[in-house]
Amino acid sequence: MENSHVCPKKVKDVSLQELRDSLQEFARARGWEQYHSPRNLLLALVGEVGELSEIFQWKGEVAKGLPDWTSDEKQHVEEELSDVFLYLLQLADVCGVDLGQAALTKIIKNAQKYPVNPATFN
Ligand SMILES: Nc1ccn([C@H]2C[C@H](O)[C@@H](COP(=O)(O)OP(=O)(O)OP(=O)(O)O)O2)c(=O)n1
Repeated sequence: MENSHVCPKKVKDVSLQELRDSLQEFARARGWEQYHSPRNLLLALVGEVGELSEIFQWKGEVAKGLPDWTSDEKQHVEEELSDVFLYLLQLADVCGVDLGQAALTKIIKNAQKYPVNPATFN
């Protein structure tokens, strides 16, 4: 049975696998798997990136942590970031990519490509 209406306030160490399972159950329960093709999910992802961008649009530079934003604005950011993340996770899934492993591998590759320059901190 689906339990997506249960919204715990704070869950420690949410795993990507848990999120993927919830997303699969969400789509399955609604018969929406047929719509979740790679192309559709990519377009949905880009749409949500646009919605996230709209929140920042015309605000000028914004301080880290968004200290001057209202709680409504912060909640909006939280929701749009989540939409982006959840569509990205689903897109990776239908592309057969394990996003956690792929991201870890990419971080290692990035570190090899951009070695630390000790002089930077002297
Ligand atoms: N076919 C769908 C439709 C929605 N969702 C999920 C993923 C997103 O987390 C969220 C997106 O829902 P909406 O399209 O309603 O977008 P918003 O929540 O941003 O609403 P709005 O565009 O009205 O601000 O729902 C999904 O997985 N598959």
